[in-house]
Amino acid sequence: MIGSTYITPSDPGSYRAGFASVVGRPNAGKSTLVNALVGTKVAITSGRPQTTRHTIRGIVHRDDAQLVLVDTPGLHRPRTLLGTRLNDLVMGTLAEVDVVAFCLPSDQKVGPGDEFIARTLAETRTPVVALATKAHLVDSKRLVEHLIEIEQLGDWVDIVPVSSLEGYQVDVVADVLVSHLPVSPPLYPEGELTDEPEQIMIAELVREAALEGVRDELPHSLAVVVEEMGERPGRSAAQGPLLDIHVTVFVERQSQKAIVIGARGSRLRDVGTQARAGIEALLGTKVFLDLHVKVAKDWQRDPKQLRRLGF
Ligand SMILES: Nc1nc2c(ncn2[C@@H]2O[C@H](COP(=O)(O)OP(=O)(O)OP(=O)(O)O)[C@@H](O)[C@H]2O)c(=O)[nH]1
Repeated sequence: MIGSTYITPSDPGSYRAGFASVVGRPNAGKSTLVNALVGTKVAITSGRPQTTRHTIRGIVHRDDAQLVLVDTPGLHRPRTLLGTRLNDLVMGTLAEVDVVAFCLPSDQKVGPGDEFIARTLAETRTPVVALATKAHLVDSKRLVEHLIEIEQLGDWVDIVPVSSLEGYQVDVVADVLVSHLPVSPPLYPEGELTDEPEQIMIAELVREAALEGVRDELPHSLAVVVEEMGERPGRSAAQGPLLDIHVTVFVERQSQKAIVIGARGSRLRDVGTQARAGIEALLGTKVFLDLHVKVAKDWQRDPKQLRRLGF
């Protein structure tokens, strides 16, 4: 965990703390928003749908509030078994949070996917703030149209246009979300960015590196498991500690294994180098990363494999 000091609220009577869940169809800009709010990279983002498979929390620390963000996988109509599990995860999350942020990308018309989510949200009592995300990608005429479409889609406590990448109105989104949190002392120590187990963060870093440049070939069929992790014994003080991490990258087909490994292992080496740099930055220690690629046929449809992969 990063940091360990609880802040003393300047005015304990008005300090707010609680949970917000970020939902929206795949590619709606959820992870990018979470990263912008937290100010550091905690969830993986990509131009391909459904890369966020785990519920990742980022924590926004302010003088007057603490906002714990739950980044959810793309909520969508279940197609595979994995989809069903993801939707259960989303519904469980929605019932537990204080406020929901519903992302609707401005560069796309409100469609059946958004309507499906809006119907789901209507079943919860949790207040929902609708966000017109990626506002900078469209002109003001289209943005107004989009805001009207959003207004007509459901019953929102607020509607806010935002551009997470361009830094437009990110603070307004934080203010609005905080206004729906209960008065409460801080829930987490200051400086703690995420309460995800380190292993999940490590798996995400490897997954992100493995997808780099080949997302089109491997959009959905990659899962990463940290098999074992431990400090290497017998290191001298001058050498400093070294963390051994053994990771398996699961793909669905032999052809995908070849893509991940590359010619004579060249791609896998690059994946290892990139992921290791991220992990060392995350943990602040030297890392030896041992990567293996295995084929787990059709893991997305197999309940036993899904459990093993942590779903
Ligand atoms: N220009 C611009 N692009 C954005 C903005 N927000 C998101 N994007 C881009 O939109 C794409 C999808 O964003 P993500 O944050 O990965 O979307 P997501 O909703 O988390 O996607 P899933 O994990 O697939 O559900 C990425 O290529 C982002 O860079 C924004 O505010 N401005």
